[in-house]
Amino acid sequence: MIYTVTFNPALDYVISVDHFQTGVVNRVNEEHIFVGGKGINVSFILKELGYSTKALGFTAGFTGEKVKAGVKEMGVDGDFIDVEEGMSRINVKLRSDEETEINGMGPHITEADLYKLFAKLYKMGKSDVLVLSGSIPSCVPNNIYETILEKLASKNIYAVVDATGQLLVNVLKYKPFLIKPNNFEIEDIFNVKLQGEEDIVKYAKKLQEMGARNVLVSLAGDGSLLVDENGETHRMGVCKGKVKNSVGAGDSMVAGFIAGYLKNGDYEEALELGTASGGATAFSDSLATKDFIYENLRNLRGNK
Ligand SMILES: Nc1ncnc2c1ncn2[C@@H]1O[C@H](COP(=O)(O)OP(=O)(O)O)[C@@H](O)[C@H]1O
Ligand SMILES: O=P(O)(O)OC[C@H]1O[C@](O)(COP(=O)(O)O)[C@@H](O)[C@@H]1O
Repeated sequence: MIYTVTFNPALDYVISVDHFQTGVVNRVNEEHIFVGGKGINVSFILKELGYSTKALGFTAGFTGEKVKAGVKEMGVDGDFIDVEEGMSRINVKLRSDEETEINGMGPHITEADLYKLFAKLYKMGKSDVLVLSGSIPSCVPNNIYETILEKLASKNIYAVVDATGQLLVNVLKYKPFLIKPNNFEIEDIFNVKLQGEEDIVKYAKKLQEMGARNVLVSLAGDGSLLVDENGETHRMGVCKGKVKNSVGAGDSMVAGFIAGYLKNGDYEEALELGTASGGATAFSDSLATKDFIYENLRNLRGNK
């Protein structure tokens, strides 16, 4: 079974404004609301690729009700813990001359709420996949992903972690199967400015030395780079297409990578399906559909 955990689900309010300016009234010319949050996005793409998942996490307030209803509509099996204080986030994704994101805070999660999550995770067994994805509300200790992996250490699961800063660094000692930082997140962790591909490989290998089995570095429109657990480096370009909305491209890449790997354990295949899934989402108004992912996969292979 594949479990995804989204500590802080969101309604993504994606708006377009011509030449956005601060300090004045701006009018929106296109708007959409999507149910989001990294783990939920991963669950949706895995479902499109034929893998059922359980989407765990925390919800609160009227936005939380909308998140749960939306997850159901997406055809994803959600099992969210309702918390009492606060509300699930609304994340604003502003499309204009530049892309700007304002991600909300999220509800107050208590220790008792966390124990409800642990109880669900204890059901995991050997070779199950656990995806810990996204930020956590500020009230949750930033070693929470580490705590979860520590509790599950004896279970021999595949852990996938897509998080930033200390939340990510803290889990490395539990040897997660996969981490997917982007180039900016690596710069942030090591407090460096990456100067090209050699540098990306260097810091991906450092993350491996710190414990990660496979390090997938996503580079948005420049593709991605994987340093796998066998010591091989794979460089992948991108699918060709017109970008519509890149929100969720990273989550789609994580999901595609997992699905590709689960097929027969081949890292090149995993990276191809990850790339096709990330690209297909970037070229869609919302998360990609199965048919479009496979169309992008065929094009990617055809262009090699
Ligand atoms: N503009 C784009 N054109 C084609 N593919 C893209 C584009 N943006 C993202 N992707 C695909 O999605 C993957 C993940 O995107 P990225 O933006 O790096 O993730 P994140 O949102 O996690 O930073 C990229 O490695 C690439 O394969
Ligand atoms: O949990 P975080 O890091 O605040 O990110 C949440 C946001 O990330 C997303 O999951 C999109 O992530 P990516 O663009 O990195 O794939 C949005 O749906 C959501 O608003």
